[in-house]
Amino acid sequence: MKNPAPSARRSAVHLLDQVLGEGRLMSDLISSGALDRLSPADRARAQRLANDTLRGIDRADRLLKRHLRKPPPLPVFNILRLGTVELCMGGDAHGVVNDMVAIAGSHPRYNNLKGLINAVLRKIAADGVRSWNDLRLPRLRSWLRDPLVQAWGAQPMLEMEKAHFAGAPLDITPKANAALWAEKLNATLLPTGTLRLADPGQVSALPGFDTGDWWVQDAAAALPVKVLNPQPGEKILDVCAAPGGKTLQLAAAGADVTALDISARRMERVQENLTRTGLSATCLVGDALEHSGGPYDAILLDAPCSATGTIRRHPDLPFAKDGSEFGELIELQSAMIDHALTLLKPGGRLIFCTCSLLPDEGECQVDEALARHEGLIVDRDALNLPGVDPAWVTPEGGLRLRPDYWAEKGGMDGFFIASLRR
Ligand SMILES: C[S@@+](CC[C@H](N)C(=O)[O-])C[C@H]1O[C@@H](n2cnc3c(N)ncnc32)[C@H](O)[C@@H]1O
Repeated sequence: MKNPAPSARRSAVHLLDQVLGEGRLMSDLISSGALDRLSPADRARAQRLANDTLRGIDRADRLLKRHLRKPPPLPVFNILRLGTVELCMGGDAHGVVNDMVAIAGSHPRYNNLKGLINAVLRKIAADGVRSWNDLRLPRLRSWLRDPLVQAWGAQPMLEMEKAHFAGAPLDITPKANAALWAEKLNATLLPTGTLRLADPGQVSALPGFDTGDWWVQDAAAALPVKVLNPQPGEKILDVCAAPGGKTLQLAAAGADVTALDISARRMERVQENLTRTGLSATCLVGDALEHSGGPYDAILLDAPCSATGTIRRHPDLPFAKDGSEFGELIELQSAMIDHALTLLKPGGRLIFCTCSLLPDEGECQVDEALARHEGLIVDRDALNLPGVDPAWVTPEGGLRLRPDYWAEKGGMDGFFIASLRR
């Protein structure tokens, strides 16, 4: 059979099949070309549909259960889930149901289930939509929820789940002139200097993208470089640099930046971003544990981690992962801290950060590094920044950020940041 033409909905279902069926991460699927046959606008729509479905899957499954005697095969279930979420978020019933039936109809193994899809989605359109908002707030899977409840408590967990379900606005770091770009983009200027757009549309079509006047970066992700406080001419190593949001901040401050990452493919993204923004850094591909350059005035270690702080933006993560690789990541983070400390000038500063909600990848790493390295200190003053709430500073002297912080402003990614000096 000839392959059916790609569409945003069809591609979104295909993304769901691979995330939920094969444990693939959406970012990996997209960077290996999953949406390349779509126009930029459809690419953005497919991604949005898949993300909305993953955020609402808990509710969709509860609604669908009322109309299904047993769970259908995964590709059919995903068609129903996407259709349900679209209907319940205000999608046009006629268009959604017809498209979902057509997607099943072109599936070689499941085209005999077109009637089921038609009947179930019509019932959802008729009476499911009203109950959507009364359904329980979607919860994280227990492999991740349990340790987070243990770390932060049951009520904060619910607040974080509320933030995950709400998704994330578009945050932008301007190269300079934040107030001017806030006006041009009709954005809110957040207290920490990030610009926030609630409903941006296609990012590459916004003013200032082509001219490289700003880059996309969550408000929390912009803080590690502010904590580092780069000075013009300082020799700074950005040790896990790709895709480069923090490299751009360091370079924009006039520092002499070396950006290093183990992935050649991801390092290409750093180079592309530098070119687009007209900034410069020395780009190296290599293992952070083997780097022997320096000594450096400062090092930014944005270590590989569970990325559990980014679930607002990446709702696929709890479905694609199961936590089994976290132990290895935690060991790698400690080894990276130890090696980075050998590359610093005396009195130099090491900013350790992870986009994780797990204390093992944040607070505990700092405690353990202090125990391993005599003379190492935590610089609390570095956290004294505009817009940073002193209540976010931890007993260890790090900065703990969570998705439920700034809830009224649209939240922020989960992060842990600490400034270490020796
Ligand atoms: C959290 S991401 C960095 C995000 C980046 N700092 C930014 O702001 O755009 C972690 C990065 O660490 C890189 N990485 C993983 N293991 C590494 C290693 N042993 N040496 C250097 N980089 C590594 C990954 O390729 C990934 O790009």
